[in-house]
Amino acid sequence: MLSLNKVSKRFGGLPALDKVSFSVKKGTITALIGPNGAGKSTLINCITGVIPPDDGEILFGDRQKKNIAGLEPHVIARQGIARTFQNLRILPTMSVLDNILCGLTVQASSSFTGAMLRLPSLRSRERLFRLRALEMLDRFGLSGRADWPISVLPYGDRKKVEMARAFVSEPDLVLLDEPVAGLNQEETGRIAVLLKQMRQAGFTMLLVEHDMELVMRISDHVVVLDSGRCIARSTPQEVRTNPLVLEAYLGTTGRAA
Ligand SMILES: Nc1ncnc2c1ncn2[C@@H]1O[C@H](COP(=O)(O)OP(=O)(O)OP(=O)(O)O)[C@@H](O)[C@H]1O
Repeated sequence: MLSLNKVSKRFGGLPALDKVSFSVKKGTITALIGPNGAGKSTLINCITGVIPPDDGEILFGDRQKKNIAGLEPHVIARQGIARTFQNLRILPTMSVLDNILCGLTVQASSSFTGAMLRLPSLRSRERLFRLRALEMLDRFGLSGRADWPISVLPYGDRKKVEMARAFVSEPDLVLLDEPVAGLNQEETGRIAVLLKQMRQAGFTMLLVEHDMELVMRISDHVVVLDSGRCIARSTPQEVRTNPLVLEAYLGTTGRAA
């Protein structure tokens, strides 16, 4: 679904990403981990078009892959990549349902919404958009709160609204930026179950996360960045015992143990 080929980015001459290559397979959860400053946010920003990479290819697509490196964020979003943000970007004065409906209009040319937009009448389009948004709220356990303004929701529910908004247009790839940051163990457990359900439903996800328990619990593959370099791409089990990864996180392998 997504293949990065030697993606590089420098800031003021210093490499933030140094020839990063890895792939994300359709229908899987890939976690992108690494210590602070490793380059995770820079990489997500390159994939979503917030900043252009200096070099390398970002190939995206199901059957036919296209190099999206350097395209504008709205163009990349329309190719079928949705994202959530570390600092929530939902609209606090609007209702839960209206926030989800935003996800359908922003991603207007993903395959699902593209089909919807071809419907002949505006009313049938609106009805189906609403139905789709309510279905997604139901999946996220928020259907009873559809009309609530965001401002009265607890933080955990706000995170879920942002996730539901990313998934509602059925994008080909969802990038989740620290989905459980700030949540307690119980809320984190609920998000883990939800994300596994979304994978079961066929979604492909790339997850940036510091919570190792969540990463180990739900990921199919783990990609590890350290100082802008990709030092491991493997299963959660293998990454856990990889000496290079232990060294990146703990200092030096033997001495840190
Ligand atoms: N806009 C920028 N200008 C200059 N340097 C930057 C910029 N953005 C990131 N960097 C530098 O690039 C490197 C990678 O930063 P990045 O934020 O991508 O790491 P990260 O893995 O997301 O870290 P964290 O886990 O703390 O969010 C760091 O050295 C950072 O200081």
